Amino acid sequence: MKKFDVVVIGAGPGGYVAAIKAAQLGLKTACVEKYQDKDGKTALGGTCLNVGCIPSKALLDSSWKYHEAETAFKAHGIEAKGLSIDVPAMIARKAQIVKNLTGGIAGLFKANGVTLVEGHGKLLSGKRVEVTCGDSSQVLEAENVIIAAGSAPVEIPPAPVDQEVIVDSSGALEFQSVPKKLGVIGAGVIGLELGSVWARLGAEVTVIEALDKFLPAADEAVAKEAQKVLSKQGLNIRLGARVMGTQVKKKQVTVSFTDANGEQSEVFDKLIVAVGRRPVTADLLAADSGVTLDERGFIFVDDHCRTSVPGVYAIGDVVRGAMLAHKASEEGVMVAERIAGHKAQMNYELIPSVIYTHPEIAWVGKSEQQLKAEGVAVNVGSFPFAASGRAMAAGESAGFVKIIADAETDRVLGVHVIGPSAAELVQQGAIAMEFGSSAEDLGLMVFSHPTLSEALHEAALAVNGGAIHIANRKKR
Ligand SMILES: NC(=O)c1ccc[n+]([C@@H]2O[C@H](COP(=O)([O-])OP(=O)(O)OC[C@H]3O[C@@H](n4cnc5c(N)ncnc54)[C@H](O)[C@@H]3O)[C@@H](O)[C@H]2O)c1
Repeated sequence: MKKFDVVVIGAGPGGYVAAIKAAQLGLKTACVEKYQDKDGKTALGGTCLNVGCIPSKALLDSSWKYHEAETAFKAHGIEAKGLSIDVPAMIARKAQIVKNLTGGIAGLFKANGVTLVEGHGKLLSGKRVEVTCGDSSQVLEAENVIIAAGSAPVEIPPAPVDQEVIVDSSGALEFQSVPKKLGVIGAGVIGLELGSVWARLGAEVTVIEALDKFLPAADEAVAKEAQKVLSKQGLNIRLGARVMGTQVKKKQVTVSFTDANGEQSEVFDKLIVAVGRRPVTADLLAADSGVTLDERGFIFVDDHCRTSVPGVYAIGDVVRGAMLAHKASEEGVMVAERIAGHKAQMNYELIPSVIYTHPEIAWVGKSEQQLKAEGVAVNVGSFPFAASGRAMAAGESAGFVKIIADAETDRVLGVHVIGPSAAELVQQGAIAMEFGSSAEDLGLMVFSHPTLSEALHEAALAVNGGAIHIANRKKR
């Protein structure tokens, strides 16, 4: 039996990062992965690299370039005649990026001395991991096991995925032509990102969302602006809509749903089901493994990602918390460090959220509504990109930066951005918050001119009524 200090199950952004970190800390480490690409080769990187974050961003960027050429170049005095879209070329470019990155992880494993074990990993009792690959199987013995098995799309009975007409998030990255009419079930992160890709390429997109409220996790001001901007871009967002059933006929699908207007039905060429993800725990834990699940089917862990079995940890989408690659990676680092005897911790309060629509939507910390509900008195400063010279020059003046600070201490409690490069701007807020910055601290810093970041500076100044380039609502 092969023996390791650490065996990681899963090579997604949680697992591969944990494995690399553990190896760097001098631990003899193996990482088990079963995912195979279309050529039948083991591909590392999990959902994020193969069918999630990276391929979707490749298509978001390609579709944005087309959209800009079609709609925005003219304003810059550039004429683009005879524009056309080659969807298979876009998809092939995306596939190449995925291949480069997944291959890159295999290289990092080699460089760091991580042993890759190909096959399906299952936790047995006594910190042993059974790995099955085709007809053969072997058992690895480990001092520590890190489970990073990830998540899979939730399926709903009224819309069974066939990956032809009704697809999940993976299938939606493989269309070979632009659907004329595209339906999306779920106005969450995936629904909005993938809906945006195909809308920009010319699809007529309808998003069917069960909740009455748009983006309930976002700050209300941001959600309101997002709904306005995305609707203006052509996304037909139907809130409070319940999907009753679907019927596939001749490569089209009729979706019946009920909303405030009663029963409705619409015909689409493709339908994306994006109603959330669930932890992957099937055939992962032997009956006597000792690891328990919580009431929602996630592996039960504490704040240090320890399961109910000493020496067995679980991280990422398979445990509680946001299903985000960066959360999984940081949990992986924390666990590897704790195994190596360090006192690592993770700050779950400061995990940034990003939705890669255009404009991007991003936030870190709490929303104004959350803070109000908690009874925290706050001061709020906002700065619109319409007043930013750099945003105007780029033709990207939709949206704003909103900073929320504790009214008593001035400490920054939330940074919310909808606008150009929101994901990057929010990271500045996250850094400030991690260091316990006040709005005044941010206001005292020198920001380069002209940059989009100045909007963050001005929003921080606005918290205490000191913005320069907009009229301040409050007196000092
Ligand atoms: N940019 C990113 O960080 C990113 C990108 C993609 C996915 N993800 C993560 O992946 C996970 C899955 O994403 P997602 O968009 O599928 O989930 P989500 O939870 O973000 O959104 C799902 C939406 O579907 C709605 N819904 C559920 N059942 C429905 C039904 N029967 N009919 C109509 N609407 C219904 C929900 O109310 C919700 O608004 C999320 O946790 C997300 O954070 C993150």
